[in-house]
Amino acid sequence: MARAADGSLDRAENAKLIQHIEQGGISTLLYGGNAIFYHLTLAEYRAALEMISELAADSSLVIPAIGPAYGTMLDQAEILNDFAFPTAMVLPQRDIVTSAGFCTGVRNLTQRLGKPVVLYLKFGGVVTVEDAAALVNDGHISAIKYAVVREDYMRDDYLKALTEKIDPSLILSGLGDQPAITHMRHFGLGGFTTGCGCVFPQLSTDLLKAIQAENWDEAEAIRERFLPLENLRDNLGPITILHRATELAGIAQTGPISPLLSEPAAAIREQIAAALTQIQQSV
Ligand SMILES: N[C@@H](CC=O)C(=O)O
Repeated sequence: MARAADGSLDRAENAKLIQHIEQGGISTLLYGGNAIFYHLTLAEYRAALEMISELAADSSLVIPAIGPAYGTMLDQAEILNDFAFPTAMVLPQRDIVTSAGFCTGVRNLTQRLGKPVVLYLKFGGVVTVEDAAALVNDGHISAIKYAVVREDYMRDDYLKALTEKIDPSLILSGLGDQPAITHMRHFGLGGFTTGCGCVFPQLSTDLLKAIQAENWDEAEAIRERFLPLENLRDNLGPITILHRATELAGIAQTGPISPLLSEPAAAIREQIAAALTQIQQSV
């Protein structure tokens, strides 16, 4: 999400970013970690919801995040209820939660919202398979964003167990373009979310189409094109590198990065620019 030099949300620059993503064929806009929703004040939360609901195309599905702290969730739920978003995504938290307690929180939240939420599973086992399945079966979950990092995405017992208890089409690969092929091809997941799609939306759309058409060689070739930027994000911080890459690609002035994150050094910005050039030349 773009901010002006004074740190305020920048409507004009966010409009550019949204239009760029939508013109690349992406019709679901998820405002979570990459948008740095974690660190919004309550006043900013309302302003951000107003802004994204007004700027997104009518045909786009916009999903704002909520949380991760329970108190924050409840305060934000009151604001969210003034808007017509069909769902919200519960941001992940690994510490200070138990599986059963987290599920109680989700149940309380969906009761207040009167709608199901997207469950963002980022850490293996924090929510047990049984608890996740119970939330789904009881109608609290609209989708699951599955984003547990693995050395080898083919070997994932937690995901396998989830897909045995929950319709896999309800689960989306939530780690960008890299594990999307494996998650969709071998675990039957229903789609994928992408950070790099903010910069190269057409490439992500092409990847989704190639996977859906089972054109595996083409999908693999597209996945590899993302690597220069994804490798930087993996090594140096996915959110901050993406925030600056979006600006360096000329899409929108994304502005200062929110504390508690920080600006990549000048030498890193040069690497980001080089990665963008490499991807642009490969397309
Ligand atoms: N975390 C992933 C997917 C985002 O939705 C990424 O940043 O690519």
